[in-house]
Amino acid sequence: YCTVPYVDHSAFSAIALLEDLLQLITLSERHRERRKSPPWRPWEQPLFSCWYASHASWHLPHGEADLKKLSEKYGPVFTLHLGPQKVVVLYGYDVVKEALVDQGDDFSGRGSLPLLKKLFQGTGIVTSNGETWKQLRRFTLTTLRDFGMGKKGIEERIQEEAHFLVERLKNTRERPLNPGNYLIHAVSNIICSIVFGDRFNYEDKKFLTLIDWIEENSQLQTSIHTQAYNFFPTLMDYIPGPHQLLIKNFEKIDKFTTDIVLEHQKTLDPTCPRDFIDAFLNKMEQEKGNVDSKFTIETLSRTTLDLFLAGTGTTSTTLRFAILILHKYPEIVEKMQKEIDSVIGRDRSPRMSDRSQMPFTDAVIHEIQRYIDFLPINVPHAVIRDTKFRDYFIPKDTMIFPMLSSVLHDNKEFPNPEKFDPGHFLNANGTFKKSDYFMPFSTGKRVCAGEGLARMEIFIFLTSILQNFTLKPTVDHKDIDISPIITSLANMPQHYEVSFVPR
Ligand code: HEM
Repeated sequence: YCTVPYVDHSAFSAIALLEDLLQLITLSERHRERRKSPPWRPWEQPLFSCWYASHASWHLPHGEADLKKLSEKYGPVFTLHLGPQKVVVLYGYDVVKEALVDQGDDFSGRGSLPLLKKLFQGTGIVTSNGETWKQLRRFTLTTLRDFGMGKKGIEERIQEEAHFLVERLKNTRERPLNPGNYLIHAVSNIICSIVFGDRFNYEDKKFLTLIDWIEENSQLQTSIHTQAYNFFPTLMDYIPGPHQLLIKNFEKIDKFTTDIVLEHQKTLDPTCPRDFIDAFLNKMEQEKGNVDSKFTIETLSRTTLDLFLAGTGTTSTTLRFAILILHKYPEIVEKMQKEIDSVIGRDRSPRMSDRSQMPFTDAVIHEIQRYIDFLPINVPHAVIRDTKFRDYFIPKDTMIFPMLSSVLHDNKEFPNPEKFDPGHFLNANGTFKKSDYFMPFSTGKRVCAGEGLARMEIFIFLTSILQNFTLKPTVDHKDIDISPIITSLANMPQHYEVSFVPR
């Protein structure tokens, strides 16, 4: 085993490896069978394809491992086996709300998929549990709010970045391009300003390399190797492949943020905190004598990394999807532009207070987030104690998938849910229709800590783009495929190119 790169010897366990091998044999058998059925596509063997589903331990026949079908058969609460681990799936608005809101405390734990565990190590805000999570979450929410209302408000920072983005798109001179990197650079700079104290220039080599790693990782997460990691972590640690590159890239991103933390430590002026990192360093100092304090350099580095990653990939992918969807529907873009022209005009930057007067644009943005269903299984949760839920007993630490997908695609709340239709969020008289089922940021105690920021970014970036450009496709509108590419955790947009034609 020593010859295989990236081997972590301490993680080696003969039993775990044997288990992995047995699982692999089962998986390959199942894949062989699936290949016989015609509509098989490589990315359609996500997480679920090799799961044994059980409700009172029943094993399901092959080909039925589709969660919607399983919920129809077994009801809204059922158990799956993810490798040796049991997962309770919550399917539908009622059970998701009951668990995350009504029994919010019981379900507030973070479940850990092997890949998430390997990468995030459970020490930052996203993957931690217990007292560490409570302290980090409280501090993060307060500090994000403080910096949002600081001397340069977040809204103003986003407007400024949107201006840079528009200038950059103008310079493309209508050349067809994949806007992915442009959007990541702009979005990432917002969270960089909050966490690191400054934005990066779009030509900055260090920044470009960093974004390349993030971008490469978002591609690598679609690979079957990466998905297999969640089933056979021990085995996959020994096998070369794209997942190893993903792990290596992640370590480089981690080093990048840790170096910035160390630099801040050297240059800190406690009387004048520049950003999130400085505020955290001050908090560490305040809590020095407190043995229960969870504010350490390690939790700081990891929380910084979490905010940077959570704040970059999610929002930029949503915007990339938005441009993909909008350039398929020119009539929708036209209607949005009419609203933009009448409420904002062409000469000033969009701001959040415009949104309430722009019901159609607001509905389109909601529909984009509903339709793309970015994190279909949510980020896994766990129960923090033995829990009674409806008629079921769920033992402490059981992993929970509160399926956001089942809420966002509920066919009573959103008739014809697989269709992109802004009418899902419009009343008959054209006013905006609110829905409790709009849950792309989840709900309850672990609801996305960056929801407000993300919504502000999506609105301002998107309206700024449409205020300045019309989107010209490179293929016929009807050939533009807006269906998501499914990966283990996130739905990703298809590759596309588009021209930004100045208005
Ligand atoms: C469109 C953009 C975004 C979407 C769809 C999204 C969605 C989510 C979801 C579904 C969760 C898991 C909630 C749960 O466990 O129940 C989450 C957690 C989180 N998000 Fe976001 N997010 C977005 C943008 C952001 C941004 C911009 C930030 C930056 C501050 C951010 C920071 C976080 C953090 C720190 C958590 C972990 C919260 C915790 O575990 O307590 N997110 N997000």
